[in-house]
Amino acid sequence: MAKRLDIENLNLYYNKFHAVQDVTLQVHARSVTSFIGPSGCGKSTVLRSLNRMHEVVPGSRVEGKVLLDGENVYAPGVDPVQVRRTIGMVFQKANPFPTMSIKDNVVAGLKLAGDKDKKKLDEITERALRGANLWEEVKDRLNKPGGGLSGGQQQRLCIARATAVQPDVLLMDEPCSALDPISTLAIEDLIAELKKDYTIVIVTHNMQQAARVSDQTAFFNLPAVGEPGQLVEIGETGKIFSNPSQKATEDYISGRFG
Ligand SMILES: Nc1ncnc2c1ncn2[C@@H]1O[C@H](COP(=O)(O)OP(=O)(O)OP(=O)(O)O)[C@@H](O)[C@H]1O
Repeated sequence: MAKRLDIENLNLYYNKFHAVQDVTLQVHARSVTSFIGPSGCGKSTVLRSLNRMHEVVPGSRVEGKVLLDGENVYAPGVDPVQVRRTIGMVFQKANPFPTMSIKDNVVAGLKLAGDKDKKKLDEITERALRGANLWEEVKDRLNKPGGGLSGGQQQRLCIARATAVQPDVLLMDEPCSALDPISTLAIEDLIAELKKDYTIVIVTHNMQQAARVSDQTAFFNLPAVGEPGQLVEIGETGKIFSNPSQKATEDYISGRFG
């Protein structure tokens, strides 16, 4: 269940390109942390490094530590597949398996891990879909393809798929950017409910969204073109938006750049 993350001196590279420099921050258990900042400052790169997705890019490199309740996910011998199961991810564009049924989408991760118990899979399907506020809308068509749902429903299906394996942390990379305002609000409401059980980190371009959903906000910036992105400051969301410590944060949230 929900665990804390301690990110220590994280440096991230794509081949020789130093994308993110020396990030140290804490993500509290059962809370929502937003990453905000201008395009290219490394928000998604940091997010993907938290569950070892950064290293799937050929030539990429990670220095530093990501501690999940004190255990470094980059320690020798740690299985990245297990890390990704423990730290789940929801992407910008809903990506259900389009021809697979709604139910099979939800339990895809469990089936992949060899789970075959139909009763258990049915129970998990219902629990995950209820948890994603989707059950009532799909309970009569669980065997229909996931690709037949609306964009907002597909994103909630992806959240159900991510939670079905009971991760400790949920990473969300701009989960609402492809959605209409009503679907966006549905996801935001869902995030507020999910944080009772999960530790959530969300990348968002929408500052109102960061202000609405998150407990703490981290502002990243690029000191200059070609230089690595840096964490400028992290703090309680109300403070970051009303009284940030750094001028760059104030300039960004007041719309002076970015
Ligand atoms: N697969 C990749 N290969 C090489 N460079 C990459 C790759 N992905 C990202 N980058 C570079 O790393 C830097 C950080 O990118 P990243 O996508 O993390 O930024 P971001 O803050 O999430 O941006 P945005 O808000 O536009 O999504 C950018 O300079 C980007 O061009």
